[in-house]
Amino acid sequence: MAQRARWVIKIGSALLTNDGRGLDRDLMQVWVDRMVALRERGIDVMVVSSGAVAEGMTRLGWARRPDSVHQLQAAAAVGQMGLVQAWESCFQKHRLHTAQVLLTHDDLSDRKRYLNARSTLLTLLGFSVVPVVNENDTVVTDEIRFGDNDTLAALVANLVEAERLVILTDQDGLFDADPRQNPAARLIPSARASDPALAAMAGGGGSGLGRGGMTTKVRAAALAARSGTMTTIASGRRPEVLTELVDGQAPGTTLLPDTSPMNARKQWLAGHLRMRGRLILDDGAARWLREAGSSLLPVGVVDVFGQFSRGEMVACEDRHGERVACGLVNYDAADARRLCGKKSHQIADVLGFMNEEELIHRDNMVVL
Ligand SMILES: Nc1ncnc2c1ncn2[C@@H]1O[C@H](COP(=O)(O)OP(=O)(O)O)[C@@H](O)[C@H]1O
Ligand SMILES: N[C@@H](CCC(=O)OP(=O)(O)O)C(=O)O
Repeated sequence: MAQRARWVIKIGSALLTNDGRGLDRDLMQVWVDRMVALRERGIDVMVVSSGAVAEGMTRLGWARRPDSVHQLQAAAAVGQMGLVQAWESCFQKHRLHTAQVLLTHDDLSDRKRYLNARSTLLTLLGFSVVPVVNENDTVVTDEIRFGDNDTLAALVANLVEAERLVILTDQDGLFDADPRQNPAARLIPSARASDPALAAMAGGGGSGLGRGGMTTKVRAAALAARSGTMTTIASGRRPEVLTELVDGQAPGTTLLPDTSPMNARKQWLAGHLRMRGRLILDDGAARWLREAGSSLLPVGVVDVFGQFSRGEMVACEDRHGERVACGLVNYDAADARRLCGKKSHQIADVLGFMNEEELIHRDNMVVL
């Protein structure tokens, strides 16, 4: 079966909450209808939804965004309820479920939690569920002050190697100056995400409800480019924006990566030189890895050396000590030892739990 493409779609606060007047459910339904159409065309979608603070303020009857971090966190906790209810009921019209995923930047910088988040998101997509991601505002402080869902969306795009990150906002895209300040500003149709000139154009803050402005969007595009993801910044008020994108048109601003998603991943893995352990493969597994680039299953492993944790880099060697591949391992050294030679369906019986059926997934592996 052909692998489905993945798009991460980030929607900002001002857009989602009708400039702070409450969730714009009609517009949300328009996006959801278009997202469902993308799914039918072979693209899995993940939503990164801001708006918890803005919606919480509306529910609590606050006219002005508070400065106190704890009040912001309280507003976010109240507003998050409205956000997920609204997304769920829009997708329900298409008989699709959503899942609330609250992440912090720390979750994605810790290798083990990174793999856990990745597995959960991919498992949800496998069940045709649409993840709705937001920052876990209750436990973070800096992010809520600076508002950084653009960065979070880029990290999610890295996590699942998304083909595309779509940042929907209240402007038509990135202009060469802030169009709120300068009506003569011109739209930038496309650029390299790595172009240093973009930061200067993006200067200035956000709309007042959203926090990041264009600066965090441009930074997010550069971050997303690390996994080969292309970013589009476009207006969410353009009802057909997602359809136009999938049809190959280019509304808004397209920020291009320098490399493809798969190459980017392999480069990233190849840069991790510190091997924490070695897995010795039987002849069949060594051949499958070399010839087909397959995932490594426990049944093909005859011995395990070294001390490593889940998510660390290990080398795969054949029986003659020749290195075949390296990759991020799904089980720690003690568990990997217990799994040697076992079939994947036996993993839960042997360990009492199962993370993944592979010891190393092919997406997390470089064949040498
Ligand atoms: N060069 C620029 N091009 C477009 N918008 C800009 C630019 N510089 C600053 N902005 C401002 O960024 C705002 C969008 O950012 P923000 O309010 O954080 O949106 P969101 O809530 O969608 O993340 C726009 O309303 C605009 O005023
Ligand atoms: N987690 C916060 C995100 C704030 C934020 O980044 O806003 P935005 O700049 O509109 O994407 C919220 O839901 O309110």
